Amino acid sequence: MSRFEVTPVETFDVTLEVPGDKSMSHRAAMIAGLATGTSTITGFLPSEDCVNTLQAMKACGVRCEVLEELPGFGPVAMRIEGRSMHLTAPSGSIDCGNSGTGMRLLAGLFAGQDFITELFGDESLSSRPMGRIIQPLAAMGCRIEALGEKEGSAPLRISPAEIQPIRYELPMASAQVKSAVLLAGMTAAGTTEVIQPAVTRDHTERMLEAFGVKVVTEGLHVSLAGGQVPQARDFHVPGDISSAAFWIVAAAARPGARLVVKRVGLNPTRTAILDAIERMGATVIRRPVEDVQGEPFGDLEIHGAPLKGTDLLPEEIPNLIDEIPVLAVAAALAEGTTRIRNARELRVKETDRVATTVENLRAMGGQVEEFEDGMEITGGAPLRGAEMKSYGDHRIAMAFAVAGLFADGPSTILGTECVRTSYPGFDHHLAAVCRGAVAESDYQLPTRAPNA
Ligand SMILES: O=C(O)C1=C[C@@H](OP(=O)(O)O)[C@@H](O)[C@H](O)C1
Ligand SMILES: C=C(OP(=O)(O)O)C(=O)O
Repeated sequence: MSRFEVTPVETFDVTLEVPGDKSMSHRAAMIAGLATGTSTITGFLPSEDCVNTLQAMKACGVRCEVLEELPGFGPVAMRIEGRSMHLTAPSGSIDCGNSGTGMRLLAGLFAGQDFITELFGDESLSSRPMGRIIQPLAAMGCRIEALGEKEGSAPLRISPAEIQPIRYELPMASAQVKSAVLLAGMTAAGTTEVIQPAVTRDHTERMLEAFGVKVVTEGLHVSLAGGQVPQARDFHVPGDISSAAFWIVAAAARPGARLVVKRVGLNPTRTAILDAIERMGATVIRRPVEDVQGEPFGDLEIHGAPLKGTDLLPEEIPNLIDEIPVLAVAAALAEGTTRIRNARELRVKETDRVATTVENLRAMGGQVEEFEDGMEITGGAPLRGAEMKSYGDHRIAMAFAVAGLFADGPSTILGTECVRTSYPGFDHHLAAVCRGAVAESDYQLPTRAPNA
C-alpha cells in the first residue's frame, strides 16, 4: 500500500500548473468521439478516471492517435477521429473504474446507440447510486438495467431502444445526471429539457456548444434539440481547479505564503472555493486569460492570512462540492466556526465524505460536529500529526496530506494509490511545497514525466 509521509512546512512561495480538468477531459473524449471529423485534444488529464473513459470510446470504434503521453499514466495530447454519433459495439464490458462521472455520462451516451453495453466499476463505484440516472433515462425510453447486488447499483446494462425527448426536473443538483440526460437527448427526436434545482457545473453545455451543438441555457433550464451532430475541433483542457484547491488551501491558511497557479480553469460554476477562501481572509488575485473555446481560464495568485470561519451558502455547495474535504481542513485552521450544510451529496461520492472527513479531522484533534447533511467545524486549535487512512478516496488522501503540512509533527496518509484517479504528479507537487519552492521546470509536470 502506498502512503504519503508529510512533514509540517513553515512557509512557501510556489508557482505551479496542475494537470488538466477531470470533468472537461471526460467530456472531451466523449464529445470528440461522437463528432464528425478529427479533433486534437491537448491538456487531457491522464488520470485513471479519464483514461477509462477514453478506453470506453476506443472500445466502441473511436480511433485515437496519442501525440504526447505522461509516462506511467496516460495520454495528454491526442487526435480523436469521431464517429458522427454512430459508435460500434464493444467486444466486452466497459470498465469505468472509480469514476461516477465516467459511468453516468457514458450511460447517457450509450442510451441511443444500437448495441448492448455493460458498464462496471470498482467496489466504490458499485456502491454509488445509479437510480438517479436510471430513472430519467428509462423515462426517455432507454432500456437500462442495474445488475448490482444493491438496488440501483452498477454494473449497468443498456440495450438498444428509441430515445424520446424529456422535460426533466433534477431531484438533486447533479451535473452528472444533467449531462447523462442531455447526452441521451442528442439522439432523441425532439427537444430535451433539464431543470436544475441550483446551478451545477456546465461543462457539458459549453463543450457541446464549442463542438457546434446548439444548447439553450436560460437560468436553471437547459435544453437541446436531438439530431445535432458535434463537429470536430481542437480543444485545450485547462488545469483542474479541484486539483489546484489543495495548494490554494495550503497557501491561504499560511500567513506569508504565496502561490501562483498557471492556466487553471476559472469556469464560474467551479470557482466557489475562491469565494469561500476569500471570505475566510486570504487574498485571491484572478488573472483571467481570454476565453477562446467557451471555457474561461487564467492564472491565480493566493496570499495566505490568518483565516476566520465562514458559512458556505446553499447555492455554493454544488460549485465546490469536490473541494469540501480540503475546505474542511482550512476550516480547522481558521478561528471560529465554519458551517458546511446542505451537502448531503457528499455522502455518495467515492466515500461518504462527511464521515471520512470528520474521522480524519478528529484524528488530528480537530473539533467537528457531524450532521446528516454536512458538518460544523470550530477551528483555531493546532492540529496533531497523525496516521490517517484515505479510505480509497483520492480527495480524502490529498486533503489530509495538506492538513499534515500544518500539524505539530509528521503525519502519514495510508492508501494513496487512489490519487491516480484524478491527480497524476500530486506527490511531486507535495514534495515541492514541502521544500518551499517549485523549480521552473516543474510547471510542465502535467505533460512530462516527473523529473524529481
Ligand atoms: O459532472 C462532473 O464532471 C462532476 C460532477 C460532480 O458530481 P455530481 O454531478 O454527482 O454532483 C462532481 O462531484 C464530480 O467530481 C464531477
Ligand atoms: C466525486 C468525484 O468524482 P466522480 O463522481 O466522477 O467519481 C471527485 O472527483 O471528487
